[in-house]
Amino acid sequence: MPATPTHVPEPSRTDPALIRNFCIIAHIDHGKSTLADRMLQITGVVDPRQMRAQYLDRMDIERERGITIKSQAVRLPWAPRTGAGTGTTHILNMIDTPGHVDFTYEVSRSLAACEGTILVVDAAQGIEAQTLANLYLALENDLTIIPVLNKIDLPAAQPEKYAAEIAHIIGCDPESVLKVSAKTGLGVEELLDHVVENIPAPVGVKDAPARAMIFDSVYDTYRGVVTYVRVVDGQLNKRERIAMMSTGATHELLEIGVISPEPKVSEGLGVGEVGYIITGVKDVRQSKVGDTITSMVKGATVALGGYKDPRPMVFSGLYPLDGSDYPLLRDALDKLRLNDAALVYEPETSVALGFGYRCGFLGLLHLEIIRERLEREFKLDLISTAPNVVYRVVMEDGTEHTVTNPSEFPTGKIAEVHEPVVRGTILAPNEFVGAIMELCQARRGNLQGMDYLSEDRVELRYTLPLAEIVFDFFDQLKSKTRGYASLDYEPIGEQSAQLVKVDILLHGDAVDAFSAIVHKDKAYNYGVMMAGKLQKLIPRQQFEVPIQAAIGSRVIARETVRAIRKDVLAKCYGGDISRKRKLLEKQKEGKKRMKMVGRVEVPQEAFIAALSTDDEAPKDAKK
Ligand SMILES: Nc1nc2c(ncn2[C@@H]2O[C@H](COP(=O)(O)OP(=O)(O)OP(=O)(O)O)[C@@H](O)[C@H]2O)c(=O)[nH]1
Repeated sequence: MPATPTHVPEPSRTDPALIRNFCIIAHIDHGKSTLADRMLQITGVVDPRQMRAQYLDRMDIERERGITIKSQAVRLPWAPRTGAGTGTTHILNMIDTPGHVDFTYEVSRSLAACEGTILVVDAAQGIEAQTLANLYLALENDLTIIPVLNKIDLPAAQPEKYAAEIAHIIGCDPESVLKVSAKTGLGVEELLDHVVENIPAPVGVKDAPARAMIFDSVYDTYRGVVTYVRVVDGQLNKRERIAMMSTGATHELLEIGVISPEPKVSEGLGVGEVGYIITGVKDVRQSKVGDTITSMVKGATVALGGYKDPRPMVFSGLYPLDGSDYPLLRDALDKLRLNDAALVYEPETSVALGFGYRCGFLGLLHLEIIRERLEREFKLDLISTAPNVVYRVVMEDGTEHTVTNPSEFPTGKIAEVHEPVVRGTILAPNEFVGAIMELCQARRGNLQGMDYLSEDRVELRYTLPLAEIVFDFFDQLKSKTRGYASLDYEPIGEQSAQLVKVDILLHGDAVDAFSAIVHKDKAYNYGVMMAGKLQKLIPRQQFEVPIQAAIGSRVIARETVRAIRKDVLAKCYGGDISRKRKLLEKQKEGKKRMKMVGRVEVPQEAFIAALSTDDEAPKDAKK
């Protein structure tokens, strides 16, 4: 292992020619974080005794799930052992990026801060859907790409086969694909040499007014918002006043520095440097990812481009199981939002579920993570309604409605309903093509093209309605392909479709939590399924309860819960009054957890069971 370089220049005075900014992109689990760990160790910035796996993943949930959610940037000194820069300490700014589709937004920000990227591919699995998606993003950003096969220590590794696959896709020589093991460290030093040799140094104008791009913003309980920036031109200095170019808001720079891999305060940041700033703002929205920072005095006038606002794609209602937790839920969401510019929410009430919040997420994983954090970090028990996408409804009189919740679906004369569409890329072994096509067909997909990556692996491109994939598409895809298929999707716009709102009525009253916007051809199935589920779950009442599924006033399915008088005293013949009283008390307790829908009493468990997405028959919630 090389000795730690003796002299590491101060970030405000580093010669840009000695800086290399790069990121690591890969499909999920192909080993980015492990490779980052190895680089921290080999460059000597982490003491071997303090090394732990996934060093840069700081959130508990990241470490437990083994996934990266927030990007991280770390400064590594490296003196290459070969090539033109041999022996000179260079500064490598490495940005570890998340790999899941929901966080493509974070990846695109990180890419904009780099000149090059390491494209990591698992040598036992080959190229997967997100490898391609990330590669295309990197190509769009004109980045120099260093292809690397990882996990060559695995017995199942097939480096030759997959080197050919990579070479075919990016148009390089298979021999030039580096082969490493992030786990053992094999080949990682050569990779670092390669980074210095092949990734261009940043170019920027040293004497120009400062311009720095924000590529990440993180809320820290003790220090407020920590903003990660890449300086493009000029210099940011300690204690100067800076301005956010999108809003004009100004702040004092309280602290500036680099991460290596713990924060290190510096005098400032010069051209090409990557580091962090702290200004005392309390909310990541005041320090928006993609915004340009400049000096307040003699600042730049033209902002850096390439900024994409995160837009929620999936909405779902979150309700506390215990209604008295509602204020806790509000506080918890307020706290999470400080750190997550993509999370939106507003209060909502439901007949079935009480008070809750309608929340918008980037995708299903984002939803799951927020939900899990609310339950774990804030000890909340939650129920979430079926996720739905954003529809645009155009009425015959020309007015438009944006619908993020089936209950907002307008009732008048509707001319057209538009739904979001995505371009989906699916990679899988040949043998599953039939099964995948069948699934996509059933989800209203349109085949756009098909390519063979190698003789036994194929790439299928589909346009699909987002609503059809947010639910359980990925699970279905995995089960139909024995886990071999990978999926990536990106929004490409909207299409008009024959969508209707199906209401579920209990004794003539609609139950808001079960209304859904579905395609006309699937409305009947949805209606029958929900009415059937509820019929099993709703306890008998003293009168007959019809359960109907309806589109507007047209009933499309019906089930009936027969009448019964539930007399808890029926079995208590004569005698003991205290026993009777006990039974009546018990019945009263049970009623507290009942919700009234019109005249019908429904146990909350019934709603929860009916909202669960398992295909299996719902558990009987009758008491
Ligand atoms: N055998 C072997 N296993 C590896 C190697 N590199 C990574 N792994 C394992 O592969 C799994 C995934 O590695 P990560 O580094 O977490 O993958 P990642 O790409 O960062 O995943 P995300 O952060 O979720 O996108 C872990 O169990 C690692 O231990 C390697 O070179 N050899």
